[in-house]
Parts: sequence; C-alpha cells; structure tokens
Amino acid sequence: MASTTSPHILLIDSYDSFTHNLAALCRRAIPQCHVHIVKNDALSAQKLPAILPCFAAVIVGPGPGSPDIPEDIGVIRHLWNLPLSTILPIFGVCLGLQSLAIESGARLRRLDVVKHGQISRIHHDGTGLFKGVGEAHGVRYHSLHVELRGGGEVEQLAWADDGEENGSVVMAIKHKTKPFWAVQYHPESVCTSGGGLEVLRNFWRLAKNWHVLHERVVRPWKQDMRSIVGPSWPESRVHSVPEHHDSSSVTTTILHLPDLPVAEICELFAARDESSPFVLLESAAQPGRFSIIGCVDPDSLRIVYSVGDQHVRVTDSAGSRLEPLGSRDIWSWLASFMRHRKASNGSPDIPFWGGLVGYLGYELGVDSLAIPLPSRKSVSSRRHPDVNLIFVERSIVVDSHSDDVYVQSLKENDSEWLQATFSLLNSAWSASQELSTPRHLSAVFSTPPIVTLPDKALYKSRIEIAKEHLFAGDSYELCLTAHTHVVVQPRADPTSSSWTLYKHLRTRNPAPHSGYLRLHPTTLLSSSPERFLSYSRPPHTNCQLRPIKGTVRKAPGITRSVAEELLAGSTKEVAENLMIVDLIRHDLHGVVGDDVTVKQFCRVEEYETVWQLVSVIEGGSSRISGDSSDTTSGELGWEVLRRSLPPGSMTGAPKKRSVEILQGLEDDDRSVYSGVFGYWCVGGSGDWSVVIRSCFKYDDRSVAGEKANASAVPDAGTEEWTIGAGGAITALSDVDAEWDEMTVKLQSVLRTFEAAAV
Ligand SMILES: C=C(O[C@@H]1C=C(C(=O)O)C=C[C@H]1O)C(=O)O
Ligand SMILES: NC(=O)CC[C@H](N)C(=O)O
Repeated sequence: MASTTSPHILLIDSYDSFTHNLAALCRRAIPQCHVHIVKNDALSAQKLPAILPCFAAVIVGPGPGSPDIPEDIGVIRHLWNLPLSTILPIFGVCLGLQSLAIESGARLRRLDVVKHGQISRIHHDGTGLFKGVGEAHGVRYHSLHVELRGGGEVEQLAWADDGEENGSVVMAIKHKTKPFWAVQYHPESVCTSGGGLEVLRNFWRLAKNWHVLHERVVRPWKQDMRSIVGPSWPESRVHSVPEHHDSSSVTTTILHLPDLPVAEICELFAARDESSPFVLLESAAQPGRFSIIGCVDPDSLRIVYSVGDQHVRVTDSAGSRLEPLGSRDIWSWLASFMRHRKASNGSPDIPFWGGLVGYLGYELGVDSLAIPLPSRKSVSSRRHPDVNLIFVERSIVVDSHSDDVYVQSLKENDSEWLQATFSLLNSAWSASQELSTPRHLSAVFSTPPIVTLPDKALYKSRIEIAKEHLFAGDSYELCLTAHTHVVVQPRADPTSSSWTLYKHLRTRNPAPHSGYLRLHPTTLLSSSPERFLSYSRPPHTNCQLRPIKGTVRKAPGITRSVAEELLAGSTKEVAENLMIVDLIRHDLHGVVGDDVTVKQFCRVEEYETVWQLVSVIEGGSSRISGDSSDTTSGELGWEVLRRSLPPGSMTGAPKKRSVEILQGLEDDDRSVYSGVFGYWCVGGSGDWSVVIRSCFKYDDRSVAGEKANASAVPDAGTEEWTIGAGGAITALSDVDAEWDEMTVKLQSVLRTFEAAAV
C-alpha cells in the first residue's frame, strides 16, 4: 500500500509556534514520511475532497484562539464531517482536540486554572493510542478544555488530575466510529515524556490498520499537488546562487598583550571622537570570551534601511546613494553583499575577521511575520533605521582567555596600517604596565538626568489585559515591555559623551554581550546578558540560541542555591523558560530541519545584578540532504536569523499572535530595543545578541521629543536616551512582582545615568 512505504502527511498549522517540532516528531514516528505543512486559512473546504485522497493521514496542530472562532480554526472544522468517501485518519493536538470534540458534541470550557508550559501526569489505560506507553508526562499549553457528554461521538482515552484547580481534565480522545484521535497536551514538547513519540507511533499503527480494514488506497502523489500544499518539510535548501569564490583576503598579525584593557584599545582609535562612527562588541563578563573592535572611520561603508523602503541607503567614501532592492528583500540584498566579500584565510582561532557589524531592530522582525506596523504611518517621513550596519574592514579582536590580540585588515596592501597599529598597541601596552592606579571615570552629565518612567498604573493595567488574553487562549506567554526616557545634559567635553557613558555602563554592569555602536543617527549602548543566535563558520554550520527567561534580583542572602530554588525550583519560572525553549526549537527546526537539540535546560547563571534561568538550543545543517550549497556558502546562519526574528524571548508564544497583542499594549515602536546587535563575518560566522539592558538615542530625537511629556522635551544641547525593559507575563504572574521585575531590569542601566552625573 502506497500509504505505508513513503506516506504523505498533511500537517495543518493554526499559526502556532510549535508546528515544526510536531513535524519533526512526525518524521521520527512515521518512517520515510513526507510532511506537508499548510496554514489553516490557506486551504478552502472545497479543496479538501481533491487533495485528501493523496494523503495517508492528517495532523491538526495546536494554535492560539478558540476552536469555535472561524478565523482561529480555518479549514479544520470541516475535516470532522467529511463524507465517508473522503475520510482518512486524523490526529489532533490541543486546538485540534478541542475542534474534534466540539464538532462531536462536547462542550468547550475555560479552565479555572490555565496550564501553560506545565507538565502533568497523563493517566491512561494503556490501550489503543497509549498501547505500551507506561508512565506518561505531558506538557500542557491550554486555557480551554472540553467536557464530554454522554451520547456524544467521542470518548475519553486519557486525563490529568488537576485536583482542586480543575478536577479531572480530558487529555486524549478518540472518535467512536471514525479514525480520529487527539491529545490535549503537546506530544512534541521537549519536556513531554512517555506520551510523545510513542503516542504518535501508535497513531500511525492505528491509521495503517484502519487503511487495511477499510481498504483505503492512497492516490499516487502527483507533482501538481505541490502547488496546493507546497513541498514537504524540511525543504532541501538548494540555492540557485552560483558558487562564489573568495573575493576578500584577511591579513592578520597577532600580539600577546596581557591585561591591556579593551576600552584603552578603543581609545587609540575613534572611540572618543563623536563625529566618527565606532563599533565595539565586548565580552565584558563570562561566558563571553572575544571582544571585537571595529577600526572604522567616516569613509567606512554604511548600510541603512527602514521597513517599507524599496531601497537601501549605502554610504561610503564616494558619498551616499540609494540602491533599489528590486525583487529582493533586505535580507537577500545583504546576503548578496556578503557573498561578494567572502574570505577564508583568517585565523581559525577567532570568530571575526571583518564583516558587517550593527543592529537589526525589532520592527524588522515584526515585518517578517507579515504584521503591519500601524504606528509607522504617522512618522513615515522621519523613520529611524531598522537596519543599521557598518562594513568593518580593519579590526582588532581581543581573546580574553589567551590575552592574544589579533590585528586584521581586509584591505589590499594595508601593511602600513597593520604595522602602525602593531606599534601603537605595543606602546599602549608598555604604558599601561607602568600605570598602576586604575583611571577614574569622569562625569558625563552636568545635571542629574530627568527620567520619565512608564506609568505604573497603566503598566499594571496592561499586565491584567495581557493575563486576560492568556486566560482566553490567545497566547501562552506575553513579553510585555515599556520604554523609559532619560533626558541628560552632557558636559562640555571634547570626548564623546556616549563613549564615556558606555565606560560607566560596562563598569557598573559588565555583561557577556556588552556593546557600543555609534552608527549615526543611532547610538546604542548595551550590557546584554543574552545571546540570541550564533552560527559557526561553514562548512557544517552549528547554530546556537541561548534564551533567558526567569529573573531574580541579586541581593544579600540570594546565594546561588537560593536563586536555584527560586528559579529552577519554581513551576512558574521553568514554565516561562520551557515555552520559549519550545518556540526556539520550532524556529530553528524551521530552517535546519530535524537536527535540533536542547543542550542545556533551565540552568541558573549569575550576572552582575541578576540571576537568570538560561537554556541552550543548538542545531546544524549537517543532516539536511542535498544541502551542500548552504553549508559551504555560510548563509544557513543568516537564514536562521531571518526566519527567527523577533527573538522569541522578547515576544512570547505563539509568536505571531503574541506580537499582535503586544502591539496593542505598548505605546511605541520597540525600535532598537528587543532587536539584535552583532556581526556577520566575511568567513561566514555570526553572533547576534538580544538588545536588552541597553539604552539608545537618535541624533534627531524627533520621535522621542514627540512622545515624551512636555516637561521632558529636551532643550538644545540635551540628549534623550531610551531604555526598554519588560518581562514575560504568564497566567501565573503577579502584577506587582512583574512591575518590580521590569524595574530591576531597567535599573541595571538607569543607575548608570545617575552615576554618570556630577
Ligand atoms: C524583557 C527583558 O528581558 C527578557 C525577559 C526576561 C524574563 O522575563 O525573565 C529575561 C530576559 C529577556 O529575554 C528586558 O530585559 O527588558
Ligand atoms: N496549544 C493549543 O493548541 C491551545 C488551544 C487553545 N488556544 C487553548 O488555549 O486552549
């Protein structure tokens, strides 16, 4: 039978953020299957009779919203009443179960105590779907549940005992006469055990039996099906891009300079000169290792882009010009830019040889989710860059483990600069050896900063609204944030005030992903603890994501073991983190295919002002068949970045619906905050950090001036900085505790402004 040798499976996606995890599980459970993922609004009910005969089974995935809202459920509700001639085995997950149940006579209810990212014991009788399963624990992501009624068409197969919270809750059902099975928990979650792979394998066994019993023959696959249901997942990523050979060459000299401070090296270059661009990506704390200094100048090539533009602004020594995007988007434009600057002869011991450095703002990611940016319309003529990058040709990389300092240039015949820099660094090192007392950091501002905090009552009311969305089933977790505005009066000083402010920040809040990006019109100062994505040099690119969820303020008495109890020992904090781990797995699976693993789950890490719960997810390209072009061209990591923004830890899950809800709960574009900053090296590696615990300003201040309250509108000579801060809201959130958590994160940057005033 065609269905059992290499079956085609239709996976219907309700815009969930776990769908690729389910597809990956399906590929493990059903040998040699082809999984076709289709959105629930991409198929009409009329099309079903034509396409279903080609499939061996359908999987109905989870999703936000409610099975009785047509926009949330799309074509799914038509599956349950198919004519007998079209019927086929279907497996539903969560929203899928709820839809099957209500179309079969059950009642839909809200849970009294919702369960998001929580693990429950799944009780079952060990038969049918649960044959041979034994003890099962399932991760739950639901606000709604079903109550079966006597005489209905579905029967219960498994349940969870929620005690006084919700009583007994249906966890699995089957249709009494039709080949439909469904589970309420998520079999694809990383923390589901017993009820995951085993249950999907059982579904396939039951489905095959049903085919035999009913003599159903799956129609042979026709190529024109591809135009309706797309290719099977994961797509083999064959590029039409011609092979590019190296077009850049890196010249490197290495010095051994123990204890030469990174900030001092920066000051040998343009760091203190406000009129020049400057970039530093600094590992100012563990687990960071390398610091990257861009030795750039006003002639260095700059790339600036705002969402919605049909062009990219490119500025270099020849001036500024608009380059049309044509049929490309900004991502493929940048990929092509980098393809023409490939190099392979840098030092294998360091991650960066030269390349693009800068930031990608939050709204760039929102745009890639196909969500409109409403607030942009009113300020369209004065929008700030969503992409702001500089091409670094000369750089210095400091390895804090070995104390080696790498001086590098991508320019041809640049030995004069390399030699001069070599001498400059050597003399700076000799001078620093003689200087025994640490230098005092000078004040940056002549008056105390004027701070406009988010309105506490308003923020708290928004936490309540967020929770209402969670209770209704629209989202499982929402990362709510707000902007704080800080107006300051820099002292008359020839040294760039933002550079000195950065030195204060890195001293007070040293972080593994610190950074100083002076890319006019934007200046960004970061003390971020969070890596979003790093990808190693090809071939065989490995991608690593390190989401943080779960924060505890450092204070006397909060030792590591106390923090571990408060974070790793807390159902709420682990659930918060687990939801993002599952979301990131989905994002990564979406590009690299099957090869995704959770390397670290919910470990407590120590930072300067906070303890954080951190997980590590990795994936690579090595196992995608026919993937040679990607692994050698180095664009796999870039593709992961393109398809995974905004960072899941800054949105919540499911990502699309959560971002839409957050747009209605936040006043401003998040802008640079919540985006990523970092680099893409000419050798193909990259490392991008989440813009949190950071502040930024725009030279023209137009948006800030417009938004700030009247008393805070900056006078001439003043600067306005913005600090974003927030936190994940879950159904278990306490409103006051969430306000406090937001202010703890805010303080990690805000107190630097206070310290930097005279
Ligand atoms: C939203 C912020 O941080 C995010 C939220 C966290 C949380 O809810 O625990 C932790 C790290 C970040 O992913 C912020 O720092 O502003
Ligand atoms: N994970 C899901 O599919 C959730 C289904 C539904 N939105 C609920 O919250 O109950």
